[in-house]
Amino acid sequence: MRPDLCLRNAGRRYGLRGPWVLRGVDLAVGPGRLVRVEGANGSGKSTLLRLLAGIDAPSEGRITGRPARTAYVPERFPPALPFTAVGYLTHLGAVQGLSRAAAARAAREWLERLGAAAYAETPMARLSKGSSQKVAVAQALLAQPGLLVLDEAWTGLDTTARAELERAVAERTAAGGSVVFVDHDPRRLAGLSDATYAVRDGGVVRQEPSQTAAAPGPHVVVETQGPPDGRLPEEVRRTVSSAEETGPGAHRLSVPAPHSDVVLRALLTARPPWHVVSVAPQATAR
Ligand SMILES: Nc1ncnc2c1ncn2[C@@H]1O[C@H](COP(=O)(O)OP(=O)(O)OP(=O)(O)O)[C@@H](O)[C@H]1O
Repeated sequence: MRPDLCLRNAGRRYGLRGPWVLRGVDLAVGPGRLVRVEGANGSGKSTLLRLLAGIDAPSEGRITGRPARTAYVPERFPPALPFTAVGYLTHLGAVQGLSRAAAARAAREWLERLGAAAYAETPMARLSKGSSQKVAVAQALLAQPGLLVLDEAWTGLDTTARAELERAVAERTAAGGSVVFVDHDPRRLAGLSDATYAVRDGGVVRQEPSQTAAAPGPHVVVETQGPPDGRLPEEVRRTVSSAEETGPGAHRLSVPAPHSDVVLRALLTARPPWHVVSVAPQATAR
């Protein structure tokens, strides 16, 4: 099992005598963890994310345990690059260690998943803001990173791509990757984060879990049957809003709709596999 990603007594200031934006920050993010970062405008959220992603280095302190494959979606993505979308993604996939063929395949797959396949051959400079944001997201997901850092990555995406990115986050954590994100919408991935940290006055403070609010939005109900004394797979327990045991090994799960395929896959690939009895939209409004 890989070690936690750790910031130790880390600080960052811009310029030799600039004010400290962050100082004395200790933070650990374990494998498979989903971490939310919040804070007021200008508090230093992006600075913290850039340190975690390795885009920027701390002015003091240390960072250890960063996975070899780390991906980052910045708040602002440089769109005016001399590549087509698929050419750019293939190039980046190769830089991230994929063979050219695998990179090209992954590039097309992610453009398809995000609803941008029609723009694959469009030069990056001609993409709309929303489409170039999809390319920014795709570049981060190409090589199945062990650490995914998302700075307002949902901004500018359409509904389909937003849901797809939520799904990709759930897939990453289910596969043991760590995800750290900032999003202005408090409902983003609500109920799914393992920890929330607030950036305030140059420090980073862990927030207490707030009233264990269930994730908002549409849910599906999954009836599943496992071995009589079976324990639901870890990814399933982490992802569902609620799980009720309805008989020996039988469970009724309430699952946020964007994460239903992750839950179904986890059930079906568990050893021994769980039987999925039924899947239906949850009737009551949440
Ligand atoms: N490259 C830089 N050079 C100089 N100062 C910077 C740089 N990047 C950030 N800062 C300053 O550091 C402080 C924190 O900025 P940062 O972008 O990390 O905050 P933030 O919480 O992400 O803000 P927002 O919510 O507005 O995106 C701000 O005062 C900002 O002006």
